Amino acid sequence: MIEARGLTKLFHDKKRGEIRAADNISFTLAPGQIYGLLGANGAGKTTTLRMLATLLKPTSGTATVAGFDVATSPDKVRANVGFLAASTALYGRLTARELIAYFGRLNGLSDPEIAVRTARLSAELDMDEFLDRRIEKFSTGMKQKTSIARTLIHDPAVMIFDEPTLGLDVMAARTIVRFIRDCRARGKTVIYSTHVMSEVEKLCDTIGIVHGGRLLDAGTLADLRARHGETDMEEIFVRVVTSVTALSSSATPEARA
Ligand SMILES: Nc1ncnc2c1ncn2[C@@H]1O[C@H](COP(=O)(O)OP(=O)(O)OP(=O)(O)O)[C@@H](O)[C@H]1O
Repeated sequence: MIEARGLTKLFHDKKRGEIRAADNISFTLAPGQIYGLLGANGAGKTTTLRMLATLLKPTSGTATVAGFDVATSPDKVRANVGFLAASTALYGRLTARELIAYFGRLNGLSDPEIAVRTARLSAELDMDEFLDRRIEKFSTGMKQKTSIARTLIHDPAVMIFDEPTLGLDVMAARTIVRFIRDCRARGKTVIYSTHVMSEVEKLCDTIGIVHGGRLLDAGTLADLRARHGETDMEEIFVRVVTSVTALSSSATPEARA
């Protein structure tokens, strides 16, 4: 359902020079599975997700999402994907229901379809209480739920979420985690980024540890625990990341070049 092969993205920055934001990322994700990209700030998570969602063109490498190539069939990919960006602008003057309906129409849904889907998403995301209120007065959690609902109004097979619980309180984060779990139960393919260790432990079928644009290690929680002889995800993460950092800083300049 998602297959990434050698996905690479280089940026050219005046001050920093060439930046390898994503470096040869490969993985396969089946339907009904949740993949968590775990990484610190600047690790390359957003860049990878944006390439999968067709918002960025890979410098090299390929990916297919829902059976379509991101480079040659971006429209088909977009029709089958819901992408939740880390910060989504919402129109404050609309109510949540109006905003969701607006995106439903953009996706070619009829008004009855929009009504059915909105009712379902609202129930699943605990939005009933504020569905008909204006977004401008919403809390961060209410805004995030609205963003998720508008992202998924067309019921896509693949969901790509960039830090969906960032900045949310425990209750709102729990609702979203439960929602993502329900999506998996309905056979959706979910890939999402986070730096919250406990969340990947609870939620993900596969965890990918990203650092410096590279996918350093990936596997089930059980795989990672066995491989690193450690049960705590935070410890595993730190070990994986520091072993690479130590390697690169101990290498001679020639070896690094
Ligand atoms: N448009 C761009 N131009 C130049 N550099 C960029 C651009 N977008 C991202 N980068 C750089 O690429 C690297 C990876 O960034 P990315 O946003 O993918 O990381 P991230 O893991 O999502 O981090 P965060 O958790 O902070 O969102 C960083 O060094 C970032 O500064």
